[in-house]
Amino acid sequence: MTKLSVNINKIATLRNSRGGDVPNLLQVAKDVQKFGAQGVTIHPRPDERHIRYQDARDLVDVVYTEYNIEGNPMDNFLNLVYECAPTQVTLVPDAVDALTSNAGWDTIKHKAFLQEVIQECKSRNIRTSIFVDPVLEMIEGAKLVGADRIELYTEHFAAEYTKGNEKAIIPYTKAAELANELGLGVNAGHDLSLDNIEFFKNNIPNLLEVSIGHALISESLYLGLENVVNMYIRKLQ
Ligand SMILES: CC(=O)[C@@H](O)[C@H](O)COP(=O)(O)O
Ligand SMILES: NCC(=O)COP(=O)(O)O
Repeated sequence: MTKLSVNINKIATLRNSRGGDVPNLLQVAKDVQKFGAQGVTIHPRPDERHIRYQDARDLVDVVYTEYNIEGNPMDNFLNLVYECAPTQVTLVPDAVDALTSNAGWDTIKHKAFLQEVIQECKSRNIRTSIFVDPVLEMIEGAKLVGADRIELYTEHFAAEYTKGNEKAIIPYTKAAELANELGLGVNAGHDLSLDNIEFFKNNIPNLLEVSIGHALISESLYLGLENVVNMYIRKLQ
């Protein structure tokens, strides 16, 4: 079984568009877990355009499944992670002004930095995952820096699958096989959807967790949040 972690960034985007508290982020976090999601993911960005740092703190008492905080390990972000002590931190190398995450780590170039951050997170019992493209050298690098898991950056797969190119899965399968051999857990995320999730899951050995936000919230506009969470869970069995 692969765990579904619902990324609630888009709920915060909607809330912030009117400056009030509708929809209520904490209520949505409670509800997705009640509907069956096995985790909640947030990705606070430096400009707090969706998730605010205070949201991350408020969620600590609300998330009773796996709490996953994603972001670029700059000082402010790391201090927030240490304060919240989530189940997992996913390190993502996105630029301050990035529209969304757009690349995985170069785990070789940033080896020393990643090693230091991961060691500190581990000493606080926070599981570490590194966002990577499906490139074998980067997976080996993730092992060398001491990460517990990798998160495969799935945007390219999703875009190609939409065009009918099923072969785009091959590097992801190979990356997951190598991660399994090295003893690294495998997560995945970015642009996963009801259309592509089953094919992705079926081709990735030992896929432990997917974090899904943009498509899941969009699909919920038509199908309802409870229904959509359950549709994903069925496809991830
Ligand atoms: C790390 C990742 O894959 C991203 O999908 C991210 O968590 C989404 O962030 P935004 O909601 O800011 O696009
Ligand atoms: N780590 C990926 C994530 O949390 C959600 O990405 P997306 O589904 O919003 O593209």
